[in-house]
Amino acid sequence: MTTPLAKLTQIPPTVAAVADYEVLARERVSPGAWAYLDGGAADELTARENRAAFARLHLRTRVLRDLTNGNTTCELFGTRLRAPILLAPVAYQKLAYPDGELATVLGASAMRMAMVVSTQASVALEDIAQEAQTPLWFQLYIQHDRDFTLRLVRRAEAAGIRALVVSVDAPISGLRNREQRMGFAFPGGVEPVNLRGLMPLPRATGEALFDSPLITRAATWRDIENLREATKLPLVLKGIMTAEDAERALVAGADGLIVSNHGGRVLDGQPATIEVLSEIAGAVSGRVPILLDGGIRRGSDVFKALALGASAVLIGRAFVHGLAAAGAVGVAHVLRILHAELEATMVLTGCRDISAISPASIRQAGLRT
Ligand SMILES: Cc1cc2nc3c(=O)[nH]c(=O)nc-3n(C[C@H](O)[C@H](O)[C@H](O)COP(=O)(O)O)c2cc1C
Ligand SMILES: CCCCCCC(=O)C(=O)O
Repeated sequence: MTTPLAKLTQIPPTVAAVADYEVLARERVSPGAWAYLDGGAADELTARENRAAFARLHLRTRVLRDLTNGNTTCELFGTRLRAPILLAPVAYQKLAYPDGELATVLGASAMRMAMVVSTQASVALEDIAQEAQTPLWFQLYIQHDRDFTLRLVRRAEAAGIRALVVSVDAPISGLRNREQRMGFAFPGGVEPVNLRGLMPLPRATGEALFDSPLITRAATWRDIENLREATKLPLVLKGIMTAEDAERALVAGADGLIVSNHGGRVLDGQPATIEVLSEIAGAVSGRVPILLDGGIRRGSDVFKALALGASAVLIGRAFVHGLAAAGAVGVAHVLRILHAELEATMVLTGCRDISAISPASIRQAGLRT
């Protein structure tokens, strides 16, 4: 059946699920751009595992409950969200679609879903904020020039950003063999415009990575503590994968954590995010909200993450595929599909609202529940 949105916007009637956008997106971008947008580090084991781990989890249904007045809303850092689904920070979106982040923010606004703008966006933060009719967060990569970094934070505050997401898992780029094999280079016109004016890092003088300015000037916990002092924005650390780092993040003053392995794009060999979520949720014990990303392609994946302790999830490649295939409409449609699937999963498991989703909604392996 064709959905009303599809009728309005010429979405191919064959698009029924987020995975269908992956097929369309691949046809619409160059092979090099596809390697960047879709690829992972090294053998891409972690990127695949993020998805496979969701498939191994099974849902427990509860029937005949009264579900009237149910809803998917949630609250994060004082903002009520229509659903616990945000667009993850994704750099260089003009690679996927000519309008890049401007198309994405239109799609997110149409669905009233929050978007996290990357430090390495290909459109200026202020221009994205100008178009936004939905909550925006800003993802910060701490730069080797800490004064420049602080100016980015001030720009985010001035633009009305609601939370600062500091990505802590990528002091260096991942070794992305797919891109290397394609000889991928960014085309003209696709650049990190928010970093204009940043002096390049001094060149490494020796061979050893450990002695290079990339490492000697890399962020440490001290930077997180300094940021905590420098801004009143909620501070969310992205890239936490262990209970130890979750504890450390709370000591440094984090208001939230994102369990993320960067979609398997940085270090191949990390576990799936959904596999480590329970451990981290156990350590955090409700002190701050935990979000999760990595491998989410279905509303039932969103549900599984909420069941195991996440307050919300972020989607990366899923919306990039919609963007590449159909611009703002594709982004909106991906969000619509995921939202509808989440609602259906909630109804069929007997969960009237987000707070009703719990570990009991998931079948624990080996147990007869
Ligand atoms: C093309 C691309 C660019 C990305 N750029 C950033 C970025 O600039 N900053 C960041 O913190 N994460 C970045 N990420 C990682 C995402 O925020 C997110 O962690 C990941 O995509 C989640 O996995 P998924 O793609 O399976 O949903 C990027 C991911 C992709 C696919
Ligand atoms: C030093 C890391 C830069 C990565 C920038 C973009 C990004 O996060 C990605 O996954 O690609």
